[in-house]
Amino acid sequence: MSLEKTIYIGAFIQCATLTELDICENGMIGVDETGKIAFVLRESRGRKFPDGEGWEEAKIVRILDYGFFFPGFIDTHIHAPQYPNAGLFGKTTLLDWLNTYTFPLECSFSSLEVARRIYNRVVARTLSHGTTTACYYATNHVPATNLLADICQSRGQRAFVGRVCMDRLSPDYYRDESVEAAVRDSRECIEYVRSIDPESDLIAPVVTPRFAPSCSGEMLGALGDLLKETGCLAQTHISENPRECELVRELFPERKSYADVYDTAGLLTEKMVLAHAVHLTDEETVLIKARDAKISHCPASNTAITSGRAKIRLMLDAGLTVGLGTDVSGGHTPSILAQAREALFVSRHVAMDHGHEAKLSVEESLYLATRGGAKVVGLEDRIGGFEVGKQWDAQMVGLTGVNEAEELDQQIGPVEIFGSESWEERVHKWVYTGDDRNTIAVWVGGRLVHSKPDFKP
Ligand SMILES: O=c1[nH]c(=O)c2nc[nH]c2[nH]1
Ligand SMILES: [Zn+2]
Repeated sequence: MSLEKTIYIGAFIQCATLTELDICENGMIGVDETGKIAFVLRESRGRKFPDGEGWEEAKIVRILDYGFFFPGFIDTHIHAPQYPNAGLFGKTTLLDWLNTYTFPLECSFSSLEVARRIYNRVVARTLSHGTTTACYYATNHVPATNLLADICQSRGQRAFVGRVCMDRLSPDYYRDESVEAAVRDSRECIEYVRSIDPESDLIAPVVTPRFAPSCSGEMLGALGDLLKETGCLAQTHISENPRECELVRELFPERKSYADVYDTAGLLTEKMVLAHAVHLTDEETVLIKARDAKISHCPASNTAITSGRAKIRLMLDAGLTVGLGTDVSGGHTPSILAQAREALFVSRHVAMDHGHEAKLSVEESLYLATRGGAKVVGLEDRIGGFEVGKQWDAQMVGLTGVNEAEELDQQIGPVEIFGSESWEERVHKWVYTGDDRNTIAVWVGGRLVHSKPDFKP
């Protein structure tokens, strides 16, 4: 698809490193017809556009007042079919939560009509929160999984779409018939996704064993082979909940650890996204680092279903690659901004027990939400920041017009919560107090994929 050459003018902010923001107050970014960043000027006032390449006629999109452009968020772990259950978990923990809420809902995706309605909703909703890339678990239904890929493509969200595999410890009504059937169906989804996007420009498949308790050793081994054969990304869960870890020890007594179960199956590779990793041992951390497998930190989910507090500082110090995941609907919100906030709070709870160095900074949590996530899904050369040659996957963040209390307006005029801060302070306030009302517009690969009704591009 050819796009209109566009120049984005105003403040842009991105993560320079894990601990530092790069704040450019008056910049200019040119995005070409293919949706790639063609030039970045760090001072736009009084500067001309690059000559001779038609930039004089390019469309201009300006940031107004206190807003800024920020890289799109990357949700490294989200269950698309569980979206209607967001907020439903009561006092359950993982294993009873799965049986009570999750399996019955996922099973209903045998209906394409259910899938169409919910998958359209989840893609639109995550885009509206600034998620430009999502790594989705679907269900074990081939038509519905393929439909999710179609919907991501037509709505313009960058996505990995995985058909879920499980051949045990799931209800009879929602389980793969056999390892052969699971591999056949997974292959069908991989081929379908590759047929609609042969270069994986936007959509790619992801091999998806649900987690070790619901996969036999044969299933894990067969999916390890499929991973090797196809070169896809892979995703699963690891060490989320103490009872689950115990179950893995019971089910795989011959294995040294939970991570070793995946390693033996050929699944613990640089392509693997491991969600949660709350209860890893030191030996597992070393093994995961040696294999260069990646971690999706899902703080809201870990709190909601009482899984535990992941030690992100230790993981970062050990050199693991970490991104953020909403884990809807273990997590209650489709917002990665909310996960950045939750990650900060969880790290403070860890700090209360283990010392203040455990605390993450706002800069670190935003790094996990963008560049960290890009590395987790293997797209760090294409997304996560505003370098020349990267895709324009971006959000326009607005900081005015979000009133603290609408009902006060009539009496004392708008009550703005942003106004006189430094740029760093604005970013901090956005992370701690912001939500989708601040997400004015969202682009993926240069295409406008979401905007507020009054946004005039
Ligand atoms: O948070 C989670 N959500 C799930 O759907 C799931 N399945 C296995 N383990 C899981 N953890
Ligand atoms: Zn999950």
